[in-house]
Amino acid sequence: MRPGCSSLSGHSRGCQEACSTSQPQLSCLKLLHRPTSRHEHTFTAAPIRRRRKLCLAARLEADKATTTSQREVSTIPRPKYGDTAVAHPPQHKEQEEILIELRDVHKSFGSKKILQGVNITIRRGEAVGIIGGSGTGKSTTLRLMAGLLAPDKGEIRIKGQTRHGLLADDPALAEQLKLGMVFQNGALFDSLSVGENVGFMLYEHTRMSPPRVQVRVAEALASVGLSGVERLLPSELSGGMRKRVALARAIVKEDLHEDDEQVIMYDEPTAGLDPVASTVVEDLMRSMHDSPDMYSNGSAPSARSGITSYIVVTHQHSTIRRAVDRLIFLHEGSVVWEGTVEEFDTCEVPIVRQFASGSLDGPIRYE
Ligand SMILES: Nc1ncnc2c1ncn2[C@@H]1O[C@H](COP(=O)(O)OP(=O)(O)OP(=O)(O)O)[C@@H](O)[C@H]1O
Repeated sequence: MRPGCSSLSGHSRGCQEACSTSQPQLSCLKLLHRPTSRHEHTFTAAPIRRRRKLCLAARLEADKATTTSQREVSTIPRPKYGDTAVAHPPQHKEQEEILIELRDVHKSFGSKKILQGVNITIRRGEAVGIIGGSGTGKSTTLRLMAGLLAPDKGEIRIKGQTRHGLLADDPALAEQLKLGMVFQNGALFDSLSVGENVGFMLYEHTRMSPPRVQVRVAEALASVGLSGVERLLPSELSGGMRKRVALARAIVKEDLHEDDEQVIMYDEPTAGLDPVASTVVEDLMRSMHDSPDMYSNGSAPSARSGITSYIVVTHQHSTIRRAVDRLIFLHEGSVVWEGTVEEFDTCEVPIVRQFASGSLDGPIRYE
């Protein structure tokens, strides 16, 4: 965990950007969704909660010293699939259907221009895939959407309102649309148990009682088919199970209100998994989104996922087929193609054909 990124000290603007660009962590993104006042409340919670926080903080410090694994963050979204109108929204959809919009977004790292005028629209109910060659800025685009990075130029609009800077710079706007992210590698806090990993944000940044958090954690784990593993350490799980724990961490939350909406962003959620484990994760992504009641044990309505839309960066064809409806193709800093998965299979655009076939001949070049 980076200095200054501790939940006890809160997140500075610089911290968020640094965390998001190097070692994304569980605490970062979710914290962005909490108004400052709530953080302050957290720190005045009952002594038993403080003891638990201190215990977690100490263990995380030890974790920082002993692990180099990436941290993962959780958060976000809810709409319906299998509905053609939702899956392929017509051009004339009302403006209020737009949840996230990137307008002429530019982003450079030093002298390296990564994004040079990206325009993307994410609508309510969509499952969108971002594809493209390695290093074209897909993850960067995801982090810009999530508010973990700020654009150099251009505009990011959330439900029609411009977000200035990072997500944490605009807590009121952050409350309008919850954003969650699952980073690559399913990075978990190695020194914490599975239950503590999944419940981390609720323990650290809400006033929920520990027993209530445990209920939420159990529900989230049940929703990804991992009931009863709370006491295990991440090191005792397989890679696929760790990915599913990361998903559970992304979706665990406080009680939702009826009109709460969330958007979850997945960065390479099936990378490194065998085909069957990939299918499990892809179907989970889909079902958590499709189902108004997230938890498989059919618990109370307050436990529904609230996932409105999701965006997934992937190279995996299985993920494209099973978990995505619309694709966005990034190349050399901008969107060069958009279409449905069906169109992806049939269109003759050379760059799309090259990506689909894996051919060495075409516009995508590697030095
Ligand atoms: N924080 C950063 N500082 C400097 N360069 C960065 C940073 N983040 C990303 N980059 C660079 O920006 C470019 C795009 O990175 P990004 O991770 O967005 O690409 P990608 O399309 O997701 O790649 P891949 O498919 O290989 O994961 C890369 O050249 C990367 O080195």
